[in-house]
Amino acid sequence: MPSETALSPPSADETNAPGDEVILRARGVTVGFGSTLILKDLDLDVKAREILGFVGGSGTGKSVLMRTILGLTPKRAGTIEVFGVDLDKASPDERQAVEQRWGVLFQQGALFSSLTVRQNIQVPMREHMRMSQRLMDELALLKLEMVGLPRNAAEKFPSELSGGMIKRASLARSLALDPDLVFLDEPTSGLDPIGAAAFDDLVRKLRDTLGLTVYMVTHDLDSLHSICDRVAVLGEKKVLKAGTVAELMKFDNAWVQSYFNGERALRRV
Ligand SMILES: Nc1ncnc2c1ncn2[C@@H]1O[C@H](COP(=O)(O)OP(=O)(O)OP(=O)(O)O)[C@@H](O)[C@H]1O
Repeated sequence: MPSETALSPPSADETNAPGDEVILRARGVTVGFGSTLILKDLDLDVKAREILGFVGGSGTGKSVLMRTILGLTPKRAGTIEVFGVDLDKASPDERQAVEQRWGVLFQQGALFSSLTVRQNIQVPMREHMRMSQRLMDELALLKLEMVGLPRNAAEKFPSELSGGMIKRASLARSLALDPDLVFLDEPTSGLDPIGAAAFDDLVRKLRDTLGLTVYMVTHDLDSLHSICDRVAVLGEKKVLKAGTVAELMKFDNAWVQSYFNGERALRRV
């Protein structure tokens, strides 16, 4: 199990507590493929420094929404504002400035298999910054330390890492440009419960220490209960409800009820 020396002990810094400022605002977002609509008139707010869990049945469009926000999937209608910038109206420079302030951990990690961990972490640095190799090497080691990976992981290839280490290396890459907002697509899937809990702990520490805002697509009930400030539920092509887990547990919707109060949820207790 990798150590997490750099960020401990966790400090719940008041200044990094979730605020009310909305840093991602989606309104009326509609996305479809051919004749099939996946998202219709979807609204969502993500608040500064919160850990927002994003849940929904399989195939409801969680990844599609994340890809749409990132500009990788086109939408048919609606607006998406990030850091106050309407991404459809942004100039290329404005868009680039927004992209430098977010980091992404895709499902399965999506590291380049032909690059070492160090080189993977440096991909966003090369894309967006002009830095000397020496500085990039120092920064890559710093990011590794932040996610609790040993220095010797830097020269390893993804195929030489465990599942948990791949997630951490991917997280390190998503932190390469010191983002304010990170998107995590099912970060704990495939990890055993102890590895998943350690990863959750790390995400919370990063939020507390760096003041990150975290948008996390997840199926992991433990993550929702242990680290998410709010949870948004996707269903019927839109966000059905966003609120605390306690609020959702009282929300009168069949899927939400079976998810939060069903047999699997009760097994947690
Ligand atoms: N490029 C695409 N072309 C056509 N259909 C697509 C495309 N991308 C996604 N879809 C469809 O959109 C729907 C939503 O997919 P998405 O991957 O967002 O689901 P999800 O909620 O993330 O599911 P899971 O929890 O299983 O990962 C699915 O029916 C999928 O087949």
